[in-house]
Amino acid sequence: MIRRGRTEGWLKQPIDTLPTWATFHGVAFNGVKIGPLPGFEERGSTVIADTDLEGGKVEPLLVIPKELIISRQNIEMFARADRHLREVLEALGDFGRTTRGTKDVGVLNPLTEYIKFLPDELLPTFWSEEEQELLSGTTLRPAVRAKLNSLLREFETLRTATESIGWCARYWWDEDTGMVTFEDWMRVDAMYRSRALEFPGAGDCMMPCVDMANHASGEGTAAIYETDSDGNGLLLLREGKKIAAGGEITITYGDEKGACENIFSYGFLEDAVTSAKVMFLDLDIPDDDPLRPAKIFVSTAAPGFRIFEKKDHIEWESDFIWLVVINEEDGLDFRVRQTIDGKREIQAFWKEQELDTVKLREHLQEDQAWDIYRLRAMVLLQQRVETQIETLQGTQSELREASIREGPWKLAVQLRQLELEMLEHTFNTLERQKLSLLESEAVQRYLGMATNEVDEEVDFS
Ligand SMILES: C[S@@+](CC[C@H](N)C(=O)[O-])C[C@H]1O[C@@H](n2cnc3c(N)ncnc32)[C@H](O)[C@@H]1O
Repeated sequence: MIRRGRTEGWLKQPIDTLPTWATFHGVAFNGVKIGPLPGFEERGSTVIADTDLEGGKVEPLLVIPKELIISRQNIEMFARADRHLREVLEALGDFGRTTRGTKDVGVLNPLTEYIKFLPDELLPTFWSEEEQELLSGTTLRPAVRAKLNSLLREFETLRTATESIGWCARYWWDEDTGMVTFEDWMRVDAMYRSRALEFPGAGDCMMPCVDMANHASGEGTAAIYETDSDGNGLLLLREGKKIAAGGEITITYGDEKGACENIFSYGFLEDAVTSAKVMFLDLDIPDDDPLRPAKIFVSTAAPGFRIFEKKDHIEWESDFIWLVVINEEDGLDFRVRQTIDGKREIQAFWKEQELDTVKLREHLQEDQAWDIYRLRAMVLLQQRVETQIETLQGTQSELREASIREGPWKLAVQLRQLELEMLEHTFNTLERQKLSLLESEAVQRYLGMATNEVDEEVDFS
């Protein structure tokens, strides 16, 4: 439907007509305009200073009436006056009670007009199979796959929940008269993902006009966004920040976000980016671990680990890995028990005490073998990092095929390089930490005991 609307023109408006929409709906512009920045047109529209501005000496640059903000609260309010929206929300149950779940429900209000100004972002969910292949070995590849799967599931939820509502069946799902397709769901997801901002007190929101601001990190960020005491949205120039007429008013989409997340959610990397910053790598429990099925059953943590930069060094964190590195000899046990309603459940025990796996790290930290568990974790992480390096190196394409667009190609090349550098850095960091742990008394004692008893090299994995 969206593609058709764009092609036929009924779901498209040129950005230079945005001021008319904005004035009509009470948006205040103070010293700024919206449009493409000369020389940077490929970044779409942005907020531009119309006159010389200095933070602290100017009014809020944009004031957005609270009724125009797409927040969970406002959607519930719209639904009170809109039977169709209410029917859909009720049919969707919990899913309809999120900002995300209700974003594409069409009701005639100012926002159905605003959507016409939004560009179609080339996020990786829209890259071709061949373009997505370029991401092999990067952390973005599984993220995009998982996203496409969850979008499919969401779309099915939306369809099954609403196909018995007469007007939905007719206008959305009917083979002849229905217009909604999975591609539409992908497109609204991309709009939401690339434009939603988190507002203190209001949660994730889409805020018309403020969402036209492009991103710049660090000192480059020109403005901040917030809500006033009445709930209206504000774009404010940072205190002391000077922007000359014609200059860009940027905000930050989150300086802490890594390269993978930036491409995933916004489809670009800042020119000055020099590091992948944050990476999440999956981790499996080895097949030869006899407790593997029980561990998978009880674990509530994401199966992997995060590596991230902190100042000039690399750190890692994982709630999952601790369950992977301990076994029965250490004191881990599982028992099956029956619940009140007759169901069977597996309960984990650590040294005879019931174990809440979320707290496992705390228990291990108090254990005299803590250094040994840490060493095992590091060995495992290092192996996983090494495999990732090999996959990245083994899947590098040298030449851009004609069918691959320049944007995805450039981003994939950049991401591969940044992630490779970060992985190599991580590998070396883990090597140093491993060597220093080997010196620890607990490890020395364990190694001594192990070599005496079994007279063979200890396998920490
Ligand atoms: C919240 S929207 C900003 C407004 C958008 N440019 C438009 O035309 O509607 C976010 C999108 O703007 C673009 N963008 C924002 N900051 C950028 C930057 N520093 N470099 C390149 N593209 C940027 C990306 O396409 C991103 O997905």
